[in-house]
Amino acid sequence: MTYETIIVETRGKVGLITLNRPKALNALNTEVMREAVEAVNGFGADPGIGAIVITGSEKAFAAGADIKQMQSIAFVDAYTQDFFVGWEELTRVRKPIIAAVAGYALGGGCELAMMCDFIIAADTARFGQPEITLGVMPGMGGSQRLTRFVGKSKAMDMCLTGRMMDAAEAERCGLVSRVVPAGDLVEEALKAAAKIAEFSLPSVMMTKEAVNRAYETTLAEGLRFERRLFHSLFALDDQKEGMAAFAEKRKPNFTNR
Ligand SMILES: CC(C)=CC(=O)SCCNC(=O)CCNC(=O)[C@H](O)C(C)(C)COP(=O)(O)OP(=O)(O)OC[C@H]1O[C@@H](n2cnc3c(N)ncnc32)[C@H](O)[C@@H]1OP(=O)(O)O
Repeated sequence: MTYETIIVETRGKVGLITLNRPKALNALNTEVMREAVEAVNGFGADPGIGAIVITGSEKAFAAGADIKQMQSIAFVDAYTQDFFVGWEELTRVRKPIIAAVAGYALGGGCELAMMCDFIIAADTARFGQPEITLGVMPGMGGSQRLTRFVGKSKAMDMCLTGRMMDAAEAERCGLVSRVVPAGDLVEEALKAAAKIAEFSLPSVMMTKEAVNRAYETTLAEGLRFERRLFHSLFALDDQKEGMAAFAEKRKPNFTNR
């Protein structure tokens, strides 16, 4: 498969997608959306892949939705075509996706990173929701996901002032899981993804599903949901193998069954 706006590679059991519109700071146009969704779905369906990393360039993960493409869109088209809805497909992929963010992650770029399961940031990363400066507002999930990540006060601050936060602030407020030196970013993200990909795929997928459920339901329902998934893992060979390997002091050989 050849792509115009992204580079798609595999590294062992990890699928790596690199946004590749350097001249436009990886601005997210409809082509990037179509290709990224196709690539992520491809990795989602590939039994040889256990986790996915999405990254950008040193200067920009993505500087937002493509303003030049968006500027002439009419309300009726935005509304009837449900502009941006296509990105939601990413969140339906059941394997873990890590965003590896260096440089700018603004507007749709920040929102794309937040659609992933967690964010590893370079010390150069800068996050922001500057849509307000363009006379609009977040439209790819920023007002909802950022609020869940960082709480109301900081989300209001970011969305209403359009200011950027650096990597240290993003780590402090829980937007990113860790910050690494810029030169190590992709290797660190690939290492994390490779670790996940070594585990039993069904237990990885159920873990992702359970954590995500915490955002959508009550604590009591979420706890019940977690326990049922946990019980179901005892039906797998991998549970027997994982626990036997611990008792026998050896590495487990998971078969994803
Ligand atoms: C509306 C919704 C729902 C979502 C959105 O995401 S709106 C977009 C939000 N993002 C922004 O507002 C950021 C826009 N970009 C910038 O403010 C700056 O580019 C910067 C601060 C990120 C970097 O500034 P710098 O001076 O280093 O670089 P530029 O010369 O400004 O940019 C280089 C090159 O990239 C083009 N570019 C940058 N961002 C976008 C974008 N979001 N859409 C389209 N094109 C973008 C920029 O125009 C320039 O290209 P040209 O040299 O051809 O003009």
